[in-house]
Amino acid sequence: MTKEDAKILVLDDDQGVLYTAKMILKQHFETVIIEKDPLKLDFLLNQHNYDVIVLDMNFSYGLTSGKEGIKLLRKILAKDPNAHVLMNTAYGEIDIAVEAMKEGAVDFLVKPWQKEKLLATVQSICKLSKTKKQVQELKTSQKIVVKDQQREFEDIISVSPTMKPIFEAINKVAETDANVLILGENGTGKELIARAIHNRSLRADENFIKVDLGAVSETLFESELFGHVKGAFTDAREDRPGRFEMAHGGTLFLDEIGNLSLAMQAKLLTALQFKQISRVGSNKAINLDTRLICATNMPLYDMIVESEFRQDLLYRINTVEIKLPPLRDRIEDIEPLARHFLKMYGKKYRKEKMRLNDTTLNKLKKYSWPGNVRELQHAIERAVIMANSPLLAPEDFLLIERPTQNVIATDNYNIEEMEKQAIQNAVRNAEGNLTKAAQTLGLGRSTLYRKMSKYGL
Ligand SMILES: Nc1ncnc2c1ncn2[C@@H]1O[C@H](COP(=O)(O)OP(=O)(O)OP(=O)(O)O)[C@@H](O)[C@H]1O
Repeated sequence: MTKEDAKILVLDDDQGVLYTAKMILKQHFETVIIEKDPLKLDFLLNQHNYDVIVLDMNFSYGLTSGKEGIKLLRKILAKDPNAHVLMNTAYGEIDIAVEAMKEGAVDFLVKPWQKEKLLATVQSICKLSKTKKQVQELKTSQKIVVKDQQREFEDIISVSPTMKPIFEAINKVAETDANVLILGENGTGKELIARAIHNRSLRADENFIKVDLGAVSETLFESELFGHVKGAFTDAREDRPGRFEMAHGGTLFLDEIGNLSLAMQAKLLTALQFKQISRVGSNKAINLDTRLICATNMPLYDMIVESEFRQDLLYRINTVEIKLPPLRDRIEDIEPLARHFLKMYGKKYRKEKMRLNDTTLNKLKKYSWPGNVRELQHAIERAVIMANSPLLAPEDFLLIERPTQNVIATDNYNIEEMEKQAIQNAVRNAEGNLTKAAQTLGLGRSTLYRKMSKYGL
């Protein structure tokens, strides 16, 4: 008979009760721990996350008030409000048992119990405990998925012939389960392409889960990707699925894969090789069924030569490789993209009549867009907000080519000139994202606007 993967704790001062309970329960459950001494409770709670705790009402000899049981129950629930406690009461203690239920116990048994009754009650509480855990995990996944779906915009705009092979590749690869690596500078649309592949795939009805590996620290990497069980480390207050599990049946998008340290690369490679993971703190293997799409703006092939990226990991992730050209190499896309963003932000800011004339479009086409489509998007958003007339003029666009040097001249002591240069540098470094630039400068967004218009930027 296969045993249920569950941990049961029985706390009772009657050695006979403990032995009988153990004998019955151990035939059905993987782990059954019995304890006579209530002082060991803290230690036991720190050791495991129990599915069911069977707790006696009275411990000191002769005491039948049930107060000790209630005190211990409170202690358990203070530590884990989701704990499932089954009270073990003697005949005649029903009132106390009812009080325990009010305090948060899930059920009670009256001693002496029948073997079948004990087993059936523990089994049904165990089932309840597991269902609740699953619901909790689903809620966590759902929160992340919903956050992921709340995006402004999903269409891919392009008329450039350089993008044609990319659309062909998307269509060919979408229906397969092949791992895809998307290369390209920041803001070229790598995530958009990853979503397009997922949406056209057989997994479209399942989750698309994104992980920004550039933002995941070395210490959190495993728990973020593989999940953890309660108690695996200090902050692990409950069982949590990792992103791999959340993407089960769907697609996992690992952004900024070039930012992974060699140690993290090794852990990821092991998971991909064995198509299995286990949550931190558990050695139970979980099979993976996820389609993997990775992206980076880093030169992975150069990094292999420099021993900064593992070749074997590259071969696992790049079954199909898609290279997105920078916006400056597809000038034909600038106009349709600009019009698209104009429509989008015109609607958002209730300025639907906004237009672009040829002189303005020419300025946009001549600029090199180091921040690519994202920079164009922010430039249009800013222009829509700031423009005084519905016809956007070239002056409505703050486009500063990247200078050869990026430092404030040290021989310039004019405070206003220094401020102007600091603003220019911050806006450039933030690739036109004014919220980010304002944060870097330590200014509010509206103060930044005021200063920019003062300096004619
Ligand atoms: N061809 C396109 N059509 C419409 N919008 C686009 C296009 N390409 C990119 N965008 C928009 O530009 C922004 C940046 O795109 P995305 O986040 O996909 O780029 P990325 O290459 O993943 O950036 P990063 O490397 O910084 O993560 C997004 O708002 C996206 O919707």
